[in-house]
Amino acid sequence: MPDSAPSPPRLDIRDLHRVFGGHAVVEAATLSIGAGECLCLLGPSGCGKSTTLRMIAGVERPDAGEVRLDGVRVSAPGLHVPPEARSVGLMFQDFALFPHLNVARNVAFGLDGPRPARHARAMDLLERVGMARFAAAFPHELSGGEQQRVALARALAPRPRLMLMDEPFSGLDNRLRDGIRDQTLALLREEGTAVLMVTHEPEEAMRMADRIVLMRAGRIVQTGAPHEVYNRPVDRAAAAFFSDINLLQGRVRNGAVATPLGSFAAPGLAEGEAAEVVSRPQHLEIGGHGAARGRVLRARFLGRESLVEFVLEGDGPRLQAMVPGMVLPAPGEVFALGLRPENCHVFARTG
Ligand SMILES: Nc1ncnc2c1ncn2[C@@H]1O[C@H](COP(=O)(O)OP(=O)(O)OP(=O)(O)O)[C@@H](O)[C@H]1O
Repeated sequence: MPDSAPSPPRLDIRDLHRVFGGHAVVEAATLSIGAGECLCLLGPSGCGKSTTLRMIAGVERPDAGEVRLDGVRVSAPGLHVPPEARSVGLMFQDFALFPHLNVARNVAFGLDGPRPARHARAMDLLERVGMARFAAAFPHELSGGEQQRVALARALAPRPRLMLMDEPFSGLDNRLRDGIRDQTLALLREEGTAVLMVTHEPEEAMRMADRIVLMRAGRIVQTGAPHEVYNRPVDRAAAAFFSDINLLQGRVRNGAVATPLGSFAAPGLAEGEAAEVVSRPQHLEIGGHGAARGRVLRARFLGRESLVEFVLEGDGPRLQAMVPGMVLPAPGEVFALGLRPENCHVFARTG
């Protein structure tokens, strides 16, 4: 192979299918991850994320499709490389350290080679997760966050090509979680490990992922960098998965949908088609030269921000605005409301 030939992706899955009890829980899943890249599989509970991960790990057999690691097939019709031969690290919420082994031995457990080398690798990783001083401790003597850091060191010790993580931080409290997430990501990058992480929390995916793969009802509906998936949702449900949304409805006339907040271009929609204009609460503009007037129904102070609920005058739809925390209008106050076209997404009406 010439030197310039691009190396294959670390992980490449093509058209993976899995059926349980006659019901397809994963359909045509296709994605790839490069070395050092972190990809988050994001979607609501039951959409097939864990099943996808388990097929990649090799603990679940696909009904159809292929899994390749560094270009080598590990799963295909008639081929099943067992999980332990895939060089894949696993981290789950219930990561279960071995209770009868101390921290250093837990981390060294899966390593081959002479004992001093195994111990050195274990200590190096414990150092890097800030847990070296606990090397002789037993798991029950550690807090949840400390155990999670040991679990990370253990998963990374054999230098897996790919790390598969299923909601690995959901057992930790919020403040601890942010720090451990960042530390985990930094360490995975240092090691050049590709990461596939399953989560149902958009904020976690945005924080961790280089790319997000959004799944719904067994299918991948959108893949892209966090800002792309957030700012250019493929449909209303994809938009609504990341935040509350405001919805304005109308029909397409001359290529646009007229709403109380202005007219919005509807490319790709047919003349006369029922359409909906989707936007996020932080993009509803209050005051100024807004096109419509809204009466405050209620306002809730949330700390950094406040959420203000309006009803458009003339018995129009209800709309939400997310505004800086200090702004807290009183119920009954009336404001001009505006919405910029660049902050809106126009789709054919659903449901
Ligand atoms: N071994 C199994 N036998 C039968 N059905 C299963 C099995 N494993 C998963 N399922 C079903 O497949 C669907 C997808 O499950 P999966 O665990 O992949 O979803 P998920 O997106 O990871 O959800 P969660 O976030 O709740 O873990 C669910 O309806 C689940 O009940």
